[in-house]
Amino acid sequence: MEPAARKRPAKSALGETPPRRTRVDRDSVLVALGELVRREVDLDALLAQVIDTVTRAMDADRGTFYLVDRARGELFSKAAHLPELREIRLRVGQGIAGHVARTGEAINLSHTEGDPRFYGAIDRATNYATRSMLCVPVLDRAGEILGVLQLLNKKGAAFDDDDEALLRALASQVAMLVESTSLYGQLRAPTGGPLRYRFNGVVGGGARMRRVYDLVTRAAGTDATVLITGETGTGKGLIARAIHYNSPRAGRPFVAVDCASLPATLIENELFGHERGAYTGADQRSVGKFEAADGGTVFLDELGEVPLTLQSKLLRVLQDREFERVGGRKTLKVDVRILAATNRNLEDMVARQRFREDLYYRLRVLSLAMPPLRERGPEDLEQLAYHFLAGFAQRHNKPVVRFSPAALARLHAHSWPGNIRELENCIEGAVVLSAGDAIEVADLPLPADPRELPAAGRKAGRGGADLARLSWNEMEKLYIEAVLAAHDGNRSGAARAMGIGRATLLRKIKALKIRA
Ligand SMILES: Nc1ncnc2c1ncn2[C@@H]1O[C@H](COP(=O)(O)OP(=O)(O)OP(=O)(O)O)[C@@H](O)[C@H]1O
Repeated sequence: MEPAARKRPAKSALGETPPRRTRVDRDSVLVALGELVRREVDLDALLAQVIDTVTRAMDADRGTFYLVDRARGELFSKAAHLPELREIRLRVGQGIAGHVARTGEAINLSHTEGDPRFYGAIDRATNYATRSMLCVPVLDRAGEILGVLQLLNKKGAAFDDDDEALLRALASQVAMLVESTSLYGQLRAPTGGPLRYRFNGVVGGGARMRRVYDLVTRAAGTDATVLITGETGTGKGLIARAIHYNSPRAGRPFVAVDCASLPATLIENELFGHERGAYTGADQRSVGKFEAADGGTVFLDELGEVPLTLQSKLLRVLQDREFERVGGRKTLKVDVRILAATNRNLEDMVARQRFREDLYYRLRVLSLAMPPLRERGPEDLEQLAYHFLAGFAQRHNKPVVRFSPAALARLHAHSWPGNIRELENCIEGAVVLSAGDAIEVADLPLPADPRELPAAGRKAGRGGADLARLSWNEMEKLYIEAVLAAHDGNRSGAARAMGIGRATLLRKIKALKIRA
């Protein structure tokens, strides 16, 4: 059954076993998935990419991810590589995938022909010939069957044990992905309900962010222009994508234009396109972003940077969805939704006549203010820090899984002027430097700021690494002071964040003579 070519590689002349192909694939596929999860905010798009990556990496011809809909006792295809049917539905127990969904056991068939569990109707409906099949369950943390990953027709051979092990590893990645989204809750809800992703990829459940999610949900249902404000790195771009992917335009393009990165003339070109011969060197007609986004959403990032001359043209697009290409006479009309973001105070710019008042009012039909990281509370900070830690540890292949208490305290004490982007970069730097399973203070590439850790500033001089010169008691005192400060002096909250009881914290406060 197994062709000779699929035998394990022989030992090399040096007596070492050369690395097996699947081992290499396995790591690279896992890393690729980690990357995707970090980038994508739309669960459907993400799952489609994941299935594509997995199917190709495993040399299969087709791949499908089924979810189990408990309320109905059915499986339905959620994402597929080269799908022939928009959706496949099976009863739990029906066909190989249905069987896996019922038993939770993987099935690897070199020939589906003649297997009584095989359900031929789908092949007949799609005019496809399934030969080999590998099907593994996707289990959640509690060990419940969430779905099934299925690969068909391995190129040139049958699936082997290594393939099965890899697919199982991938299944647990997919499970984590689904579990981190609201889709999971809906799947588990007894009534089923519409399965729609909401805020996948946006981390943080604190009160400030809940208000943002609420606004995003309301904005997504409309075609209204939204102005997203907030300091740099607060997630304005991410939220713009969340609005688009939750809106009826989700299946159409999302086109982002960074107005700060281009000079005025080029932004105009970028947005509206140009006719052939519009200027020297314009030897081809080019289509602008507004045209490219027809039916979808245009996201104007850093809109505060757009010069006044261009602002009047944007106003026209906002009012009438009309414009001309650079060097063109023909008026074009597009159907786009417009989202804009800025870290400038536009009201102030209006007062100083740097920004058109009429454009400002058109833009802020709905406005959404992203909170700075330092105002999002300690839980959000930790959630984000751990989110980035997990992603970067996987990307850089590091065994690091946690922060030392002192490192966590240092994160809490920092004021994060660059917000989430600064945190993301900081954690990546720390992961790269880390040596064991924990990020230490010395790994954190944060500037020493005497105001942030007053005692450390005085005692340890400059740099996190110098903290190593402190005694254990001094270190513990610094840590407790920082966590208390991050919780505005709330002892119960601080104790919870430190993972100790309130009574223990009170005892330490007394023993270490902490002013609290
Ligand atoms: N809530 C969040 N959860 C996870 N990642 C986040 C979150 N918010 C922001 N990020 C990440 O932080 C980085 C900065 O986010 P983004 O680019 O959306 O910020 P921005 O406010 O648009 O920044 P700028 O104003 O500088 O363009 C991105 O890598 C983004 O993925």
